[in-house]
Amino acid sequence: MRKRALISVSDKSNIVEFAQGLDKLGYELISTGGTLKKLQAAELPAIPVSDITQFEEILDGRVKTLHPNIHSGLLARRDDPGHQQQLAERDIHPIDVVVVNLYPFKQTLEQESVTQADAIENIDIGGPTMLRAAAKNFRDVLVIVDPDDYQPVLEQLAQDKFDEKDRKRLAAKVFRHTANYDAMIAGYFSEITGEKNPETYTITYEKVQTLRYGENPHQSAAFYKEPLAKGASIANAKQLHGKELSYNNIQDANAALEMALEYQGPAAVAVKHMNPCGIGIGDTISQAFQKAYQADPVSIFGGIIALNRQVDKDTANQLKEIFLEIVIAPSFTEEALEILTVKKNIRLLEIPIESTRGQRQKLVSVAGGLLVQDVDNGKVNEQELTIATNRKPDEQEMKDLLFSWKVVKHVKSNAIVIAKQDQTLGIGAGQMNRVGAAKIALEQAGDSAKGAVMASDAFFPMPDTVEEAAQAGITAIIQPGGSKRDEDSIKACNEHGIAMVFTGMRHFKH
Ligand SMILES: NC(=O)c1ncn([C@@H]2O[C@H](COP(=O)(O)O)[C@@H](O)[C@H]2O)c1NC=O
Repeated sequence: MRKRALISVSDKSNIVEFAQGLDKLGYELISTGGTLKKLQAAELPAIPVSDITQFEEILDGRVKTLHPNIHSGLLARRDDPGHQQQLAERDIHPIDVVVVNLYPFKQTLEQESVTQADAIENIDIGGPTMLRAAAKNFRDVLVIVDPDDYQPVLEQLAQDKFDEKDRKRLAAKVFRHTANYDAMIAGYFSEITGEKNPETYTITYEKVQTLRYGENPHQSAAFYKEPLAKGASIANAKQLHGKELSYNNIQDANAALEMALEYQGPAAVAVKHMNPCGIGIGDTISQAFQKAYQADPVSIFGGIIALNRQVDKDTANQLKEIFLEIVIAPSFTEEALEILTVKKNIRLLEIPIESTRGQRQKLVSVAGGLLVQDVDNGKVNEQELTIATNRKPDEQEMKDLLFSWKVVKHVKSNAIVIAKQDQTLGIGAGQMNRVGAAKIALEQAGDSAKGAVMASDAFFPMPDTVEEAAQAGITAIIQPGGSKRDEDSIKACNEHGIAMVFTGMRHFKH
């Protein structure tokens, strides 16, 4: 009996060459509508699937290969006499090779004005059914879903070199492929129905690159992206210059990007180890960067910079003076690129920072599990603040308080930020007690803490932080409020003439 190959592909690139190879190796070719036409046009002796099913394609292609004559040929075990006898009784031939790729569901969703009808019509049913059947029966059926495998598969077939491991590898690829396909469909439907935190969390990611290593050189790592990632996202970055991003670069760049997305006016963010080390806002991007730099000229060394405006010549000239790992911006002028690309090691990333953030949920893995939460999109405006003290913040203090609140949201808890006139002066990050974070931030700010404001990501459990702030000359504080002992902190502020406002919203970042 001649060996059979069933070919049914949506992406028809290189299929003729592959089919020619199979034909040369003696396979009988069976195919569906469009694929058949393409093979026959190349004068290949392919036969329609309907010759096997004795049933023509119906329902606009919704039913073509969904037939027992196909699926028995795919699922029958060659080493099972019962299976073989049942095939023989029904004159069904086994199928040895299956080449299928699926309707372009993802590409359909990527289209600007996709309708629901279009999306649904692009859910492939017959293709995954064949792929799964063939992959289940991998010992007897070779299954190919990726056009990149055509050439190597032909070479191996020609040399008769397929062992069980190779067959399993192709089957594993198929199950990953159909799982990825179904996860995208599940995501689409969950979005339509607006269901949150469903009973199973079926997500899928596609590889961007294998990374040289993870957080440390002995850890292997890779970067994956959401198949439909849109908007401001490190996964959508266009790298204009510099060597490949590392694992830590990607984490830091993501943190810097998230911070830069907070500001409407020109803003510059400098990040080290996922915490901001300096943030500045100004009338121009060059002025904003100057402030971010001056905020902490030591820590910025080797840092990641995110700018929410085009990098111009002035800013590029400042950037080039320091050793930086990455500069992220929505765009770079030609002059800026000329200045910065002289530096071999700097990585320049173009990301549409002016668009909306490319993430709605944050996922964190724990051993044996996954935590899922909404991204912290919490914002407060002046009207939503409660003034807790006798003294109200004046106009400049209020501006500084709102600025520092946007910063502290992105600092690892326990977090304290000291700021004045559109610039951070001291940042205390990731401390095990709040007053410790305050001491670090105030020490960094030094004398410039006089007349500055303080932001705290969570409430003060006791008045010790207020006492530290008062000693350093802080004149206004922003914090969520809500502690049982708020009164103690309010009293301390009143004694020192500090204005304190409550946001009613906490910004823990663990
Ligand atoms: N319904 C079926 O029986 C069926 N069988 C195969 N397909 C798909 O039809 C496509 C190929 O169609 P054509 O050869 O007509 O261009 C492939 O993507 C294949 O996965 C089907 N279509 C969708 O479900």
